[in-house]
Amino acid sequence: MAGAMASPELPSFEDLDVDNRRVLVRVDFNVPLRGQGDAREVTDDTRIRAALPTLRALIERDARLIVCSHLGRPKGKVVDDLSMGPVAGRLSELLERPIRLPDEVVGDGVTKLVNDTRAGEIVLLENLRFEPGEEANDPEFAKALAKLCDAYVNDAFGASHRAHASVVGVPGLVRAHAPGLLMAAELDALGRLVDNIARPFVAVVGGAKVSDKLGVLVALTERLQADDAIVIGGAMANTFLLARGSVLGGSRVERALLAECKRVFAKAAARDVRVILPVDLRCGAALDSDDAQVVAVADGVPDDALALDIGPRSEANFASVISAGKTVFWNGPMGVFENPVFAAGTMAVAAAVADCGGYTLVGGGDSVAALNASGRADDINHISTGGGASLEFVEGRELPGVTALASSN
Ligand SMILES: Nc1ncnc2c1ncn2[C@@H]1O[C@H](COP(=O)(O)OP(=O)(O)OP(=O)(O)O)[C@@H](O)[C@H]1O
Ligand SMILES: O=C(O)[C@H](O)COP(=O)(O)O
Repeated sequence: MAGAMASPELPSFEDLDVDNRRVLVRVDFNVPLRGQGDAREVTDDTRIRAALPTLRALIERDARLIVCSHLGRPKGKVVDDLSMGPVAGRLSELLERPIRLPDEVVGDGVTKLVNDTRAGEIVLLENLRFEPGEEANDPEFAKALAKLCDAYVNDAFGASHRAHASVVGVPGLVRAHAPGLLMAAELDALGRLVDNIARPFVAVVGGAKVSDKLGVLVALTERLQADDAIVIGGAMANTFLLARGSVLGGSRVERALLAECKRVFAKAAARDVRVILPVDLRCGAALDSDDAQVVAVADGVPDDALALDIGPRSEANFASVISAGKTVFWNGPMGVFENPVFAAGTMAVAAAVADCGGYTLVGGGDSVAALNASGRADDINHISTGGGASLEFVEGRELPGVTALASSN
């Protein structure tokens, strides 16, 4: 896309000296889970599989591996249901090796465990976001992580838009650092898309992280041209519909963002960019409702109901816009697809993206899980492990995690 940032020159993974050294690998294992307590399981392991080439290469090169990731948003506190236990289990199955999981992120026990780790052995740290210093990019927490290693590899493309301690703090402190193979592959694939964009460009956005992604959407709109389109579903659409004066009942909306939604409408109108919103919604009494009622947006959502998916007329409208796209980027499910009653809109969009003849890119933990569930993943040109990260990349923003690898080299 015109004006997009080029990726900076990065050090090489192959040149990094890892032989018998403690290598801290930041990955994005923020994967969808189901169940509670000991019954928790990973429902989509795409992000874990995507990091395997880097981990296997390091094992072959006799590195002593310390793997770390965030999982969900525990906000600096220990939340048992967000422990890395199920992730360690799945990683161990995939690598066919034992994984050691200490019960904390940093501390004396972790230091001892890491120092006792031999070449080819793997420690997975507890959820980085159990520590308040991670999201605050606290220098002391970054130092504690840096002390655990001799070299640092960032393979967490999906978290590279977060200026957090494990993403930007550690590479500033550990001289021997490099992007992992997944990070390099993502930057290459997305860079090529952004440099040679075929139009019309259709951005399909949904999901629940409205406040995170709305600013990016405003900026993205400024880069679009006449006949490009932004298609909006999921909880994201609720706030846009409210900004247009629709009645949303008990649906998830973010009133503080109404002005921002209006900016998207104004910028899009000024550039002849189409903003496509749902015209009908599937509603229920709760996220786990076992039946859905289709409501026309013009009639409004009843007070005791929540919009949990786009409706059938919206599916058809969205599919028709997507099918005309020469480049289609999709991030964020159209509804609460984890409940089969509210999965139809997301599945319809997955099929439309897969069937469109243009270049297709799908990103995001839940979006890729939904795409996998639809059985159409093989029909997509590039599946990115990054949701917010790929959206920011496509919008042309510099990703702090990538800049940190380049500048502190
Ligand atoms: N109408 C809705 N109301 C409530 N939740 C919704 C609605 N539509 C979608 N969701 C929820 O949004 C979540 C996914 O949104 P999210 O923005 O995290 O997407 P993602 O693909 O994982 O991207 P990222 O990788 O950036 O997190 C799903 O858990 C889904 O249930
Ligand atoms: O799922 C994602 O997009 C990444 O893991 C980042 O997660 P976050 O939005 O909670 O920072």
